[in-house]
Amino acid sequence: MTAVKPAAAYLLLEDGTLFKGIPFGYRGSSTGEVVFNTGMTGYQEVLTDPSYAGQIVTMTYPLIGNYGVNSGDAESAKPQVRGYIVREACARPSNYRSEKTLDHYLAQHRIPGLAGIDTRSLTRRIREHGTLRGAIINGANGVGNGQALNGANGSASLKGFNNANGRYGINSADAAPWEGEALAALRAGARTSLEAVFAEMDEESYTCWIEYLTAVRNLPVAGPHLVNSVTTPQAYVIPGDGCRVAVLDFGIKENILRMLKALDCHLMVFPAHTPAEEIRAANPDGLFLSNGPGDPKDVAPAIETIGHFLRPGTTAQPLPIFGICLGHQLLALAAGADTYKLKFGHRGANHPVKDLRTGRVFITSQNHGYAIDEKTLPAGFAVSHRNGNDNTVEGLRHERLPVYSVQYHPEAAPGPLDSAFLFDEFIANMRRRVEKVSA
Ligand SMILES: NC(=O)CC[C@H](N)C(=O)O
Repeated sequence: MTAVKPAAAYLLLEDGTLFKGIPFGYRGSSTGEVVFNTGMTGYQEVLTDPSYAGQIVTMTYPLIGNYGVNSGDAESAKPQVRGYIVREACARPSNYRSEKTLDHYLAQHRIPGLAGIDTRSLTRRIREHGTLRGAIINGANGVGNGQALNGANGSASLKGFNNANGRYGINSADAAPWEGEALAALRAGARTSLEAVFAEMDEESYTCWIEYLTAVRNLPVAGPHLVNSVTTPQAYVIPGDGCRVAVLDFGIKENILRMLKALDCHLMVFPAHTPAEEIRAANPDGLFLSNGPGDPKDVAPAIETIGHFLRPGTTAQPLPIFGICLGHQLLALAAGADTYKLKFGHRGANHPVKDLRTGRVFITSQNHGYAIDEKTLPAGFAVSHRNGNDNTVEGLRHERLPVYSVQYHPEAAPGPLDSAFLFDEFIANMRRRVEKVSA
């Protein structure tokens, strides 16, 4: 009897680092910006948060999947990540709510998973070098089946992936010509620089890996396609008896809608690129700006729309505005401020944030890679919150208008609900406006 060789999958980073691990979920290949999340739980909410579109997420907590996957904890209709990396993917979940394993769930939604790699080492690399582009490359069948390593929009093209069909080492279930000494070193250390592997391989394999690396390095990690891929294609209404909220959907998490709904709001949800006139025609009492993926500067039409509601004199009574995460960044851009990319971002469920008015510190849920450059904030706007770890801007407030936003996630999911009262303040602002308008 011949021994069955366990399938292998790889994570290749743009700096040439290669990790070898065990595939789970969908046995395919994909590319994305590799980011880490430090949450101990909440993997299902992380996977389904549309803000992660275009990204391969690695979890620093070593055991993921232990309470399974259920239909109640999703933050959108499907997992949104491009790939998922864990130290150990639990194969036998134990929880009364569990309906399936993480492996099954990711396979069902064609999201490649990679387990068995040293996620601490990967996270340290991201912290040292900043966020890195990467590819999950599936050894067993990802390449051989003609699956491209392309991004969602086919941006990084790679001919080797499509036509190799078993010719190159990692396409085949059999050992590659170079998968001898070089990979023995990889197996032992679980991680190596690609250069060490290059030294051992034949011409064809070398060419193939150079192609992978080139594709990874050329991968665009932002662009308007990200928000376009997760915003609602059409406006819709979630009826309620309370305040009429125009929600600009850049990839909204379900829990924001659930929380506004629980406060009786009548929710009018609009696609990301809805012009101001259309929103105004719906006669809202307030404007909510959602979270979402990518670089806020790529959502130009929304910046224009939000700016319209910020300019004085455009409405009898200024419209209360509340923004979360991407919504917070878009509000700042609309006000004339600038944003920049953080080295490796904030993603997790225990980020300390200080409210500068009270000095009180809240533990917050976060998921962002960009931040507001406070030097560029125009007159009228003040920084309301700061991150306890790196002092970056975590909240903005207008000095006169009922307009505020936070970089973190008061809706949690996953994470603590310490800041849920920010929704109540939005409701109070809208009620005050309704009274003034009807007076
Ligand atoms: N959660 C979000 O809305 C993220 C906002 C933005 N995409 C960022 O990474 O900074």
